Amino acid sequence: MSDLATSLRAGTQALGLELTDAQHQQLLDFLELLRKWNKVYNLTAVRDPQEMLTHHLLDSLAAVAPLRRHLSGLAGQGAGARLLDVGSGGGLPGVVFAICCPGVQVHCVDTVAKKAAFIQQVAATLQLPNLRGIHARVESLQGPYDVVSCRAFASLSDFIGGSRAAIAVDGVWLAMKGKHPQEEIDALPADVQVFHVEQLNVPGLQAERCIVWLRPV
Ligand SMILES: C[S@@+](CC[C@H](N)C(=O)[O-])C[C@H]1O[C@@H](n2cnc3c(N)ncnc32)[C@H](O)[C@@H]1O
Repeated sequence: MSDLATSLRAGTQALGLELTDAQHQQLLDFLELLRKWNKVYNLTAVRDPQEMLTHHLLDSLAAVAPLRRHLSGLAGQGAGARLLDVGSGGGLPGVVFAICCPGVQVHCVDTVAKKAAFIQQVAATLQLPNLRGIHARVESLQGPYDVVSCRAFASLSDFIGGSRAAIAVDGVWLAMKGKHPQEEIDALPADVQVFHVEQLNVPGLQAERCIVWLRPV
């Protein structure tokens, strides 16, 4: 097993994530595509594969168990649920969600055409029928999406404001953040409720991470 494969296995085990061998392989293949196409598509400033594994893959994988828990509370265990990943860039966390939650339809939206094209290429190469790249501004999307996620996108207010029209009435926002963003939470409009701020531990990353869960009210 390669060093990357070993590190990935150790990471998913530390996160307590149940993933098949095929899903582990898809995650490694995604990492390889990110590395290979990074120069062409300008997808991430992180270049070293081990660093990509920790900072991007494991960081995104840390949100999978919380997402699965949320989906399990939906009708039909969330089968057929629709998720929009806003400002997905190279597919983080959208591609990781599509690999780990094959029953969920994942749309990754980005304003940069080549980034959306990269997601389409990942969907074809990794044979992920539940993954789609959309070239658009999030503000132009209608939805309805059951979950709207983002990572390293914008302030909570801008994220919520931009994706308002896309979220289902009973949908939730899943915002991946670093430190508990109290100032951003304080700046939110009254028609949004933060119902949980969930701390995350990313294996191999000594940094604060959390998910801010929100819903329209
Ligand atoms: C800092 S990158 C984050 C990429 C990825 N989520 C990650 O964690 O690596 C932010 C992305 O948001 C995209 N973006 C900015 N404004 C947007 C908008 N209004 N609608 C959709 N995408 C947008 C940018 O093109 C960029 O790819």
